[in-house]
Formats: sequence, structure tokens, C-alpha cells
Amino acid sequence: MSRGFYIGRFQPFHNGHLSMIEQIAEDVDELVLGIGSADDSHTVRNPFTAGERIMMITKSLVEFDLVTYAVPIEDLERNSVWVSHVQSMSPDFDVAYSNNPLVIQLFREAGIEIRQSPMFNREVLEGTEVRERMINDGDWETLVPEAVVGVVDEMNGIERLQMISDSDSNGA
Ligand SMILES: Nc1ncnc2c1ncn2[C@@H]1O[C@H](COP(=O)(O)OP(=O)(O)OP(=O)(O)O)[C@@H](O)[C@H]1O
Ligand SMILES: NC(=O)c1ccc[n+]([C@@H]2O[C@H](COP(=O)(O)O)[C@@H](O)[C@H]2O)c1
Repeated sequence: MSRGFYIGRFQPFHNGHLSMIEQIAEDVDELVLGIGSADDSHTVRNPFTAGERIMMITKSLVEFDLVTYAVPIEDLERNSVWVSHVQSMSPDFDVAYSNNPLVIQLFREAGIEIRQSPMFNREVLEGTEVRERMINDGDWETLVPEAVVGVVDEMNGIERLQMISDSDSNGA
């Protein structure tokens, strides 16, 4: 039995994340999904709460043959102790997955195996691009799993993001 760990901000959960999980599922039996910057929400860079992101992920993976656990991980001022912080919040895992250079470096330095995946259709499958389309009434729906469209609708997410992006104080 092997367990993986995949961290992201998932703002929002999009088809690039889904493809990465599809690939990870070939390696491991169980996957811990770390919800990064868990304490942040209602900003342009991090519009959705940890709970809202967990809803997006849980509903998107409902038909997936993989046991997953979502664990919120708050940010720390000190990168040097971040991996210990992650380990203190997560069930044990054998291998971590990320394409984020800082995350890769920190896990490597801590002696934890870290695997990268290819970038899937990165020209558009990027959180920043999805959020920009949400703000500008563009087509964001085709970039995310269908379940995410439903969750964003339920929480009036587009209205929230458009309000936040209009306000000078909440830019990011
Ligand atoms: N299209 C993609 N293909 C493969 N991996 C991806 C893709 N998009 C994001 N990832 C990886 O998933 C992890 C979590 O990503 P994150 O939640 O920051 O999304 P992002 O699309 O990079 O968002 P943002 O633009 O908001 O920073 C990171 O390791 C990131 O490199
Ligand atoms: N010092 C820290 O708190 C620290 C260090 C490295 C990564 N992280 C977090 O890990 C997550 C990485 O996810 P992304 O790959 O989506 O950026 C982010 O939420 C980021 O803030 C936090």
C-alpha cells in the first residue's frame, strides 16, 4: 500500500490538477490532497475558502477509483520548517508530487521523494487564467471539471471574484 501527497492552492480546482491526479493514481493507492494557503480567501489570488476548495475537489473526484483525504495546510512565515508543518498535519505519505519549484526544493532538502508530472495544456490550464476569465466573463467553464461549475455557482463565486477585483484593498 502506498500513499502520495499532492499540494496546491486549487484556486480553483481545474482540469490540469485533474490530469495530474489521474497520473498520480497510476502510482499510489491513496492520495492526500494538501489544500495550500488554507487560511487565505476572498482575495483575487485566493478567492475561495479551504472548505469551498475541498467541495470542488471532493465532487470532482467522486467517480475516481482512489482513496483521497483533503488536509488544509496554512502558510508559515518560515520556509525552512514548512515541510515539518506539512508532516504535522498530514497522514504519513511515501512520496510527494508537485510542479512548484519551491515545494520541490523544500521536500528534496527534507529527504522526501518528490515526483513531478508534465504540464498539461498549461497555456490555459492555469489557476491565474481561470480566475482572469471568471473576472472578465470569459469561458472558464471548459477549463474545470463540471462539478466545479456547480460549486462555484452555488457559492456565487463569480460575483465574489468580480467584487473583490473591483476593490483596491483586496488585490493580489
Ligand atoms: N496544467 C497543469 N498541468 C500539470 N500540473 C499543473 C497544472 N496546473 C497546475 N499544476 C500543478 O499543480 C500544483 C498546484 O497548482 P496551483 O493550485 O498553484 O495551480 P496553478 O494553476 O499553478 O495556479 P495559479 O496560477 O493560481 O498559481 C502545482 O504543483 C502546479 O505546478
Ligand atoms: N512557507 C510556506 O508557508 C510555504 C512554503 C512552500 C509552499 N507553501 C504553500 O504550498 C502551496 C503550494 O501550492 P502551489 O503549487 O499551488 O503554489 C501554496 O499554498 C504555498 O503557499 C507554503
